[in-house]
Amino acid sequence: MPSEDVRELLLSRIKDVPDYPKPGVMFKDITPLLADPKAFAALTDALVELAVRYGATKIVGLEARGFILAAPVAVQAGIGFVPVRKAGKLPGATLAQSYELEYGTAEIEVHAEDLAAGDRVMVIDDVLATGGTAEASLSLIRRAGAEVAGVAVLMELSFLPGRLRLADALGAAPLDALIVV
Ligand SMILES: O=P(O)(O)OC[C@H]1O[C@H](OP(=O)(O)OP(=O)(O)O)[C@H](O)[C@@H]1O
Ligand SMILES: Nc1ncnc2[nH]cnc12
Repeated sequence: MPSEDVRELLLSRIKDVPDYPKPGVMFKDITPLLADPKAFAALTDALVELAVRYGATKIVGLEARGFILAAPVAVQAGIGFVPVRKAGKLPGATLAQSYELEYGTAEIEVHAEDLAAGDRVMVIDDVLATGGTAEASLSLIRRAGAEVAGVAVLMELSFLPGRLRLADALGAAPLDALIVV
């Protein structure tokens, strides 16, 4: 896990935006972190360290902010990147998984041929909130026949039950949050 100094650097580059995208939500804006090359590199290094610890052979990034974080990790770790996209964006044969949001439902997809038995998959996203998106991604990975090596997020919102919601789907796989608020 990153040092206290690195965690403080990362936290200092995440901006709280009240009442976005709707009243009552405190939005965690990571764009200042992405704009700071030292912070972005430190974040990438911390996630690569986890990828090595997990023994990951594939990196899954969750659209859209997860893509930004996951892609440099895949390159630096020297393993493949697989996008999990919101429904309707992938041209090939897909596996789809719908999931509950706070209000209503959503659906994500992965190209079926991108994951297979023998793959150990690390999931990367920026924020773990209710856990719905991450939970659905774990279903896709397992349905593709691959193994979940671990889930890593930049920030876990501990006032929401994401970790609890993910517990069953994780099984023995770890969930690591670089920052918990
Ligand atoms: O734990 P959950 O309640 O599922 O929420 C977390 C998800 O919500 C955000 O994505 P969003 O769907 O807003 O999409 P974006 O990355 O395209 O902005 C965030 O990037 C996570 O993927
Ligand atoms: N509060 C929040 N900030 C940023 N991304 C989120 N995704 C879900 N909840 C979020």
